[in-house]
Amino acid sequence: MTEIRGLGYLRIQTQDLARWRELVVDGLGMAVGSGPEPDGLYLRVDERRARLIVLPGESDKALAVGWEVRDQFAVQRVREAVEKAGIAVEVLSDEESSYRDAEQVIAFDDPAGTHVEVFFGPVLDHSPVVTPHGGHWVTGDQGLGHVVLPTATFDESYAFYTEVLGFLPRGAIRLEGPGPARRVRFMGVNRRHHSLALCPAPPTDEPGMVHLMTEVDTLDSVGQALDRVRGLGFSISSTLGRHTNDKMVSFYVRAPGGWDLEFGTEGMPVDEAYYTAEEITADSYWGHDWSGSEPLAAFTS
Ligand SMILES: Cc1ccc(O)c(O)c1CC[C@@H]1C(=O)CC[C@]2(C)C(=O)CC[C@@H]12
Ligand SMILES: [Fe+2]
Repeated sequence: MTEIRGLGYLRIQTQDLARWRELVVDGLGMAVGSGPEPDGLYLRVDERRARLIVLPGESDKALAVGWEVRDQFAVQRVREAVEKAGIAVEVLSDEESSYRDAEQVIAFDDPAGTHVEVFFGPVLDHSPVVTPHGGHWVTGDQGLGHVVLPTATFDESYAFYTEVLGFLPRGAIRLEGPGPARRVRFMGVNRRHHSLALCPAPPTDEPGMVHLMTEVDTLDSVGQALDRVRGLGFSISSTLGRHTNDKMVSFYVRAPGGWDLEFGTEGMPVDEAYYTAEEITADSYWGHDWSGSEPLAAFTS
């Protein structure tokens, strides 16, 4: 069984912080939180001080995917497993951990070069979460949501997440195209159907992202956010639809930097006691029209 309890946080860098703010605050309706970088944008959706951290910089990139574990002993076990797999682990100082609003953080790169952080002891903010449009996020024991990461070294990445970090396979979908079958593979660590998916992609200089999904508690919140992001002039990568595996009703909106934010509701919790990994043959029961999507940066650079 895995030590990882859920997706804790995502920290990214952007050249266009103002537009990011419009997307996630004015559009999706996340609350503005606080954090150590005075120019940073810290987004709150629950009792954590920040779940999505957007920092200004000279390029657009994913700085770190933060995975949460139970306690300091679990951090230590993850460290040993990753080092045993031949990957160097950095144990962050107290100061560096505080910067990440956690008691202890370790950091390493996955086989595709994505910067991974594993932490315990997130710092809480007990003040009410006042979201600008009244949205309520589904987090708690399901974590922040899910990330889909591109990887040019698919088999190595999948083996790392499942066999070293202990993510549970939660099914797959075949991608169209000639040659040997290529699949997007989904993985879970809690009742959320997937906290992580890996997508085959060409190699890039910097680690990329395919999407971050966050979930709210009503369909009206999703529909209202869709209206707002369209009104703000953001490009809709995929129309509203319902996925066949996690049953989520969602849309995808293009963020500055060339990847998507998926925004959904009605995700179906998995009962691990009875679950078996399945291969879906359609991504959705209805909707999710990707035909208007601009190419992902991860597939073009
Ligand atoms: C198929 C599916 C189920 C649940 C999800 O949360 C979810 O994001 C997906 C889509 C996965 C995948 C993707 O993210 C990148 C674009 C992809 C490859 C497609 O064009 C179809 C499937 C998509
Ligand atoms: Fe997704």
